[in-house]
Amino acid sequence: MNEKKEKKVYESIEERMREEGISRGAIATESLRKTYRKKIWTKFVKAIKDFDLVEDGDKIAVGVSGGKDSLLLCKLFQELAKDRTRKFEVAFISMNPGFEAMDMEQFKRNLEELDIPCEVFEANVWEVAFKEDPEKPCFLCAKMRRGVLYNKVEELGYNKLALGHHFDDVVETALINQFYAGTVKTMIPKVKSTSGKMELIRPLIYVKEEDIINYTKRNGIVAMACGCPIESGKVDSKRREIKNLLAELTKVNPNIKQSIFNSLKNINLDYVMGYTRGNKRDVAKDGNENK
Ligand SMILES: Nc1ncnc2c1ncn2[C@@H]1O[C@H](COP(=O)(O)OP(=O)(O)OP(=O)(O)O)[C@@H](O)[C@H]1O
Repeated sequence: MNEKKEKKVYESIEERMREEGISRGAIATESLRKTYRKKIWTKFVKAIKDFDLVEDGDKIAVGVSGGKDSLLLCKLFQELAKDRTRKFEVAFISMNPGFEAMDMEQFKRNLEELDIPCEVFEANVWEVAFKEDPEKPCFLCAKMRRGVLYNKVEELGYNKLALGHHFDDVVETALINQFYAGTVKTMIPKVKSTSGKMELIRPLIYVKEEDIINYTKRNGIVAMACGCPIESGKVDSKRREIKNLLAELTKVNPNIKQSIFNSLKNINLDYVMGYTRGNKRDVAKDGNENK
Protein backbone atom coordinates (compact mmCIF):
# COMPACT_ATOMS: atom_id res chain seq x y z
CA MET A 1 0.00 0.00 0.00
CA ASN A 2 1.54 3.32 -1.00
CA GLU A 3 1.19 6.53 0.97
CA LYS A 4 -1.65 7.84 -1.18
CA LYS A 5 -3.67 4.64 -0.76
CA GLU A 6 -2.92 4.57 2.97
CA LYS A 7 -4.31 8.11 3.28
CA LYS A 8 -7.43 7.07 1.39
CA VAL A 9 -7.98 4.05 3.64
CA TYR A 10 -7.51 6.25 6.69
CA GLU A 11 -10.05 8.76 5.42
CA SER A 12 -12.62 6.11 4.52
CA ILE A 13 -12.34 4.65 8.03
CA GLU A 14 -12.77 8.08 9.59
CA GLU A 15 -15.87 8.52 7.44
CA ARG A 16 -17.29 5.17 8.57
CA MET A 17 -16.62 6.09 12.17
CA ARG A 18 -18.54 9.36 11.73
CA GLU A 19 -21.41 7.96 9.68
CA GLU A 20 -22.02 4.77 11.63
CA GLY A 21 -21.04 6.23 14.99
CA ILE A 22 -18.64 3.39 15.72
CA SER A 23 -15.11 3.43 17.06
CA ARG A 24 -11.89 2.48 15.32
CA GLY A 25 -11.70 -0.33 17.86
CA ALA A 26 -15.01 -1.76 16.63
CA ILE A 27 -13.82 -1.59 13.03
CA ALA A 28 -10.53 -3.28 13.97
CA THR A 29 -12.46 -6.07 15.71
CA GLU A 30 -14.74 -6.58 12.73
CA SER A 31 -11.69 -6.80 10.50
CA LEU A 32 -10.29 -9.63 12.65
CA ARG A 33 -13.54 -11.54 12.31
CA LYS A 34 -13.86 -10.97 8.55
CA THR A 35 -10.89 -9.88 6.38
CA TYR A 36 -8.17 -11.15 8.70
CA ARG A 37 -9.98 -14.18 10.09
CA LYS A 38 -7.76 -16.68 8.29
CA LYS A 39 -4.48 -14.81 8.37
CA ILE A 40 -4.62 -13.60 11.97
CA TRP A 41 -7.55 -14.75 14.16
CA THR A 42 -7.40 -18.46 13.27
CA LYS A 43 -3.62 -18.53 13.72
CA PHE A 44 -3.89 -16.83 17.12
CA VAL A 45 -6.46 -19.40 18.30
CA LYS A 46 -4.38 -22.27 16.88
CA ALA A 47 -1.28 -21.17 18.81
CA ILE A 48 -3.35 -20.93 21.99
CA LYS A 49 -4.63 -24.47 21.46
CA ASP A 50 -1.35 -26.01 20.28
CA PHE A 51 0.62 -24.74 23.26
CA ASP A 52 -2.07 -24.40 25.98
CA LEU A 53 -1.34 -20.70 26.26
CA VAL A 54 -4.61 -19.81 27.97
CA GLU A 55 -5.89 -22.04 30.79
CA ASP A 56 -8.81 -21.81 33.20
CA GLY A 57 -8.04 -19.51 36.12
CA ASP A 58 -5.29 -17.61 34.29
CA LYS A 59 -4.69 -13.96 35.08
CA ILE A 60 -3.06 -12.66 31.92
CA ALA A 61 -1.35 -9.31 31.44
CA VAL A 62 -0.86 -8.24 27.83
CA GLY A 63 2.31 -6.18 27.45
CA VAL A 64 1.50 -3.08 25.40
CA SER A 65 4.36 -1.15 23.80
CA GLY A 66 2.11 0.88 21.50
CA GLY A 67 3.57 -0.84 18.45
CA LYS A 68 1.55 -2.71 15.84
CA ASP A 69 2.13 -6.17 17.32
CA SER A 70 0.99 -5.52 20.85
CA LEU A 71 -1.97 -3.38 19.75
CA LEU A 72 -3.14 -6.30 17.63
CA LEU A 73 -2.59 -8.67 20.54
CA CYS A 74 -4.88 -6.53 22.72
CA LYS A 75 -7.68 -6.67 20.14
CA LEU A 76 -7.29 -10.44 19.84
CA PHE A 77 -7.46 -10.97 23.60
CA GLN A 78 -10.52 -8.75 23.84
CA GLU A 79 -12.20 -10.99 21.28
CA LEU A 80 -11.04 -14.17 23.00
CA ALA A 81 -12.45 -12.93 26.31
CA LYS A 82 -15.92 -12.88 24.73
CA ASP A 83 -15.74 -16.68 24.58
CA ARG A 84 -17.39 -17.50 27.90
CA THR A 85 -16.18 -21.12 27.87
CA ARG A 86 -12.70 -19.85 28.66
CA LYS A 87 -12.35 -18.71 32.23
CA PHE A 88 -9.49 -16.27 32.36
CA GLU A 89 -8.90 -12.63 33.26
CA VAL A 90 -7.03 -10.27 31.00
CA ALA A 91 -5.60 -6.79 31.51
CA PHE A 92 -3.45 -4.49 29.41
CA ILE A 93 -0.25 -3.12 30.88
CA SER A 94 2.32 -0.72 29.52
CA MET A 95 5.63 0.48 30.85
CA ASN A 96 6.62 3.95 29.71
CA PRO A 97 10.37 3.62 29.20
CA GLY A 98 10.75 7.37 28.83
CA PHE A 99 8.77 8.36 25.75
CA GLU A 100 8.76 12.00 24.68
CA ALA A 101 5.57 13.71 25.92
CA MET A 102 4.31 14.00 22.34
CA ASP A 103 4.69 10.25 21.74
CA MET A 104 2.90 9.53 24.96
CA GLU A 105 -0.08 11.58 23.78
CA GLN A 106 -0.22 9.65 20.52
CA PHE A 107 0.08 6.41 22.47
CA LYS A 108 -2.87 7.27 24.71
CA ARG A 109 -4.94 8.47 21.76
CA ASN A 110 -4.34 5.16 19.99
CA LEU A 111 -5.45 3.19 23.02
CA GLU A 112 -8.56 5.29 23.41
CA GLU A 113 -9.52 5.05 19.73
CA LEU A 114 -9.02 1.30 19.82
CA ASP A 115 -11.05 0.88 23.06
CA ILE A 116 -8.09 -0.62 24.94
CA PRO A 117 -8.14 0.19 28.66
CA CYS A 118 -4.47 0.11 29.56
CA GLU A 119 -2.59 0.72 32.79
CA VAL A 120 0.58 2.71 32.19
CA PHE A 121 3.46 2.81 34.66
CA GLU A 122 6.63 4.87 34.46
CA ALA A 123 10.20 3.60 34.23
CA ASN A 124 13.38 5.43 33.39
CA VAL A 125 14.88 2.73 31.20
CA TRP A 126 15.99 4.62 28.09
CA GLU A 127 17.87 7.35 29.88
CA VAL A 128 19.75 4.87 32.04
CA ALA A 129 20.64 2.62 29.09
CA PHE A 130 21.80 5.54 26.88
CA LYS A 131 23.90 6.99 29.71
CA GLU A 132 25.48 3.64 30.45
CA ASP A 133 26.28 2.71 26.84
CA PRO A 134 25.64 5.59 24.40
CA GLU A 135 27.08 3.66 21.42
CA LYS A 136 25.08 0.46 21.86
CA PRO A 137 22.27 1.00 24.33
CA CYS A 138 20.00 -1.67 22.78
CA PHE A 139 21.18 -4.67 24.73
CA LEU A 140 20.94 -2.95 28.09
CA CYS A 141 17.70 -1.17 27.19
CA ALA A 142 16.02 -4.43 26.14
CA LYS A 143 17.31 -6.23 29.24
CA MET A 144 16.14 -3.49 31.59
CA ARG A 145 12.77 -3.20 29.85
CA ARG A 146 12.21 -6.91 30.29
CA GLY A 147 13.33 -6.86 33.93
CA VAL A 148 11.18 -3.90 34.96
CA LEU A 149 8.12 -5.14 33.07
CA TYR A 150 8.31 -8.72 34.39
CA ASN A 151 8.76 -7.53 37.98
CA LYS A 152 5.77 -5.24 37.73
CA VAL A 153 3.52 -7.89 36.20
CA GLU A 154 4.52 -10.39 38.92
CA GLU A 155 3.98 -7.76 41.61
CA LEU A 156 0.46 -7.12 40.27
CA GLY A 157 -0.33 -10.82 40.65
CA TYR A 158 -0.60 -11.99 37.04
CA ASN A 159 0.55 -15.52 36.26
CA LYS A 160 1.10 -14.91 32.55
CA LEU A 161 2.50 -12.09 30.45
CA ALA A 162 1.49 -12.12 26.78
CA LEU A 163 4.03 -10.64 24.37
CA GLY A 164 3.55 -9.56 20.75
CA HIS A 165 6.39 -11.55 19.17
CA HIS A 166 5.31 -13.05 15.87
CA PHE A 167 6.38 -15.61 13.22
CA ASP A 168 9.05 -13.35 11.68
CA ASP A 169 10.53 -12.58 15.11
CA VAL A 170 10.97 -16.33 15.68
CA VAL A 171 12.72 -16.83 12.32
CA GLU A 172 14.93 -13.74 12.61
CA THR A 173 15.95 -14.57 16.19
CA ALA A 174 16.95 -18.07 15.14
CA LEU A 175 19.20 -16.69 12.40
CA ILE A 176 20.69 -13.97 14.63
CA ASN A 177 21.60 -16.64 17.18
CA GLN A 178 23.03 -18.95 14.57
CA PHE A 179 25.02 -16.26 12.74
CA TYR A 180 26.26 -14.26 15.70
CA ALA A 181 26.03 -16.41 18.84
CA GLY A 182 26.84 -19.81 17.39
CA THR A 183 23.79 -21.43 18.89
CA VAL A 184 20.48 -22.78 17.64
CA LYS A 185 17.70 -21.26 19.71
CA THR A 186 14.77 -18.92 19.32
CA MET A 187 11.73 -17.46 21.06
CA ILE A 188 9.30 -20.16 22.13
CA PRO A 189 5.53 -19.88 22.65
CA LYS A 190 5.54 -20.53 26.39
CA VAL A 191 8.41 -20.18 28.84
CA LYS A 192 8.86 -19.54 32.56
CA SER A 193 10.20 -16.12 33.50
CA THR A 194 13.63 -16.10 35.16
CA SER A 195 12.11 -15.83 38.62
CA GLY A 196 9.86 -18.81 37.85
CA LYS A 197 6.82 -16.95 39.22
CA MET A 198 5.19 -16.30 35.89
CA GLU A 199 5.00 -17.60 32.33
CA LEU A 200 5.65 -15.61 29.18
CA ILE A 201 3.35 -16.50 26.33
CA ARG A 202 3.58 -15.58 22.63
CA PRO A 203 0.21 -16.15 20.98
CA LEU A 204 1.24 -14.45 17.69
CA ILE A 205 3.86 -17.08 16.99
CA TYR A 206 2.09 -18.24 13.78
CA VAL A 207 1.11 -14.76 12.59
CA LYS A 208 3.22 -13.22 9.83
CA GLU A 209 4.51 -9.69 10.21
CA GLU A 210 3.35 -8.80 6.71
CA ASP A 211 -0.24 -9.58 7.74
CA ILE A 212 0.10 -7.50 10.91
CA ILE A 213 1.40 -4.56 8.87
CA ASN A 214 -1.48 -4.85 6.40
CA TYR A 215 -4.05 -5.22 9.18
CA THR A 216 -2.67 -2.12 10.90
CA LYS A 217 -2.76 -0.05 7.71
CA ARG A 218 -6.18 -1.26 6.55
CA ASN A 219 -7.69 -0.25 9.87
CA GLY A 220 -6.02 3.16 9.91
CA ILE A 221 -4.13 2.35 13.11
CA VAL A 222 -1.18 4.66 13.66
CA ALA A 223 1.07 2.29 15.56
CA MET A 224 4.12 3.70 17.25
CA ALA A 225 7.69 2.70 16.58
CA CYS A 226 9.96 2.01 19.51
CA GLY A 227 11.15 5.61 19.38
CA CYS A 228 14.87 5.06 19.80
CA PRO A 229 17.28 6.02 16.96
CA ILE A 230 18.41 2.44 16.49
CA GLU A 231 14.95 1.03 15.91
CA SER A 232 13.90 3.89 13.67
CA GLY A 233 16.63 2.91 11.26
CA LYS A 234 19.20 5.67 11.77
CA VAL A 235 21.68 3.12 12.96
CA ASP A 236 21.90 -0.34 11.52
CA SER A 237 21.05 -3.35 13.62
CA LYS A 238 21.53 -7.07 13.28
CA ARG A 239 17.80 -7.65 13.07
CA ARG A 240 17.53 -5.25 10.17
CA GLU A 241 20.43 -6.96 8.43
CA ILE A 242 18.77 -10.38 8.85
CA LYS A 243 15.42 -8.97 7.69
CA ASN A 244 17.10 -7.69 4.50
CA LEU A 245 18.85 -11.00 3.97
CA LEU A 246 15.61 -12.93 4.38
CA ALA A 247 13.86 -10.60 1.94
CA GLU A 248 16.56 -11.37 -0.64
CA LEU A 249 16.41 -15.12 -0.01
CA THR A 250 12.61 -15.08 -0.22
CA LYS A 251 12.88 -13.84 -3.80
CA VAL A 252 14.62 -17.10 -4.69
CA ASN A 253 12.65 -19.39 -2.36
CA PRO A 254 9.30 -17.91 -1.27
CA ASN A 255 8.92 -20.63 1.37
CA ILE A 256 12.22 -19.99 3.11
CA LYS A 257 10.88 -18.38 6.30
CA GLN A 258 8.31 -21.12 6.78
CA SER A 259 11.02 -23.70 6.26
CA ILE A 260 13.28 -22.09 8.88
CA PHE A 261 10.31 -21.91 11.26
CA ASN A 262 9.49 -25.60 10.67
CA SER A 263 13.13 -26.58 11.17
CA LEU A 264 12.91 -25.21 14.71
CA LYS A 265 10.13 -27.70 15.44
CA ASN A 266 11.94 -30.57 13.72
CA ILE A 267 15.40 -30.70 15.26
CA ASN A 268 16.74 -34.23 14.95
CA LEU A 269 18.92 -34.80 18.01
CA ASP A 270 20.54 -37.83 16.36
CA TYR A 271 22.12 -35.50 13.83
CA VAL A 272 23.42 -32.59 15.90
CA MET A 273 26.93 -32.37 17.34
CA GLY A 274 25.86 -31.18 20.73
CA TYR A 275 22.97 -29.72 22.65
CA THR A 276 22.07 -28.24 26.01
CA ARG A 277 19.04 -28.94 28.13
CA GLY A 278 18.72 -26.93 31.35
CA ASN A 279 22.21 -27.00 32.86
CA LYS A 280 23.12 -30.28 31.18
CA ARG A 281 25.27 -30.27 28.06
CA ASP A 282 25.50 -33.28 25.78
CA VAL A 283 28.09 -33.63 23.03
CA ALA A 284 28.26 -36.26 20.28
CA LYS A 285 30.85 -38.96 21.13
CA ASP A 286 33.50 -37.84 18.69
CA GLY A 287 32.57 -34.17 18.95
CA ASN A 288 35.20 -31.76 20.17
CA GLU A 289 33.79 -28.73 21.95
CA ASN A 290 36.97 -26.74 21.50
CA LYS A 291 37.00 -26.92 17.72
N1 LIG B 1 7.06 -0.73 27.15
C1 LIG B 1 6.41 -1.88 27.13
N2 LIG B 1 5.37 -2.10 27.95
C2 LIG B 1 4.69 -3.27 27.93
N3 LIG B 1 5.00 -4.27 27.09
C3 LIG B 1 6.02 -4.10 26.26
C4 LIG B 1 6.80 -2.91 26.22
N4 LIG B 1 7.74 -3.02 25.27
C5 LIG B 1 7.58 -4.24 24.74
N5 LIG B 1 6.56 -4.89 25.31
C6 LIG B 1 6.06 -6.23 24.96
O1 LIG B 1 7.14 -6.99 24.44
C7 LIG B 1 6.86 -7.36 23.07
C8 LIG B 1 8.13 -7.34 22.27
O2 LIG B 1 8.74 -6.09 22.40
P1 LIG B 1 9.60 -5.44 21.24
O3 LIG B 1 10.20 -4.19 21.76
O4 LIG B 1 10.45 -6.48 20.67
O5 LIG B 1 8.43 -4.99 20.30
P2 LIG B 1 8.06 -5.16 18.80
O6 LIG B 1 8.51 -6.47 18.24
O7 LIG B 1 8.42 -3.92 18.11
O8 LIG B 1 6.46 -5.27 19.02
P3 LIG B 1 5.40 -4.10 19.14
O9 LIG B 1 4.97 -3.88 17.72
O10 LIG B 1 4.31 -4.62 20.00
O11 LIG B 1 6.13 -2.94 19.73
C9 LIG B 1 5.82 -6.36 22.61
O12 LIG B 1 5.06 -6.86 21.54
C10 LIG B 1 5.01 -6.16 23.87
O13 LIG B 1 4.09 -7.23 24.05
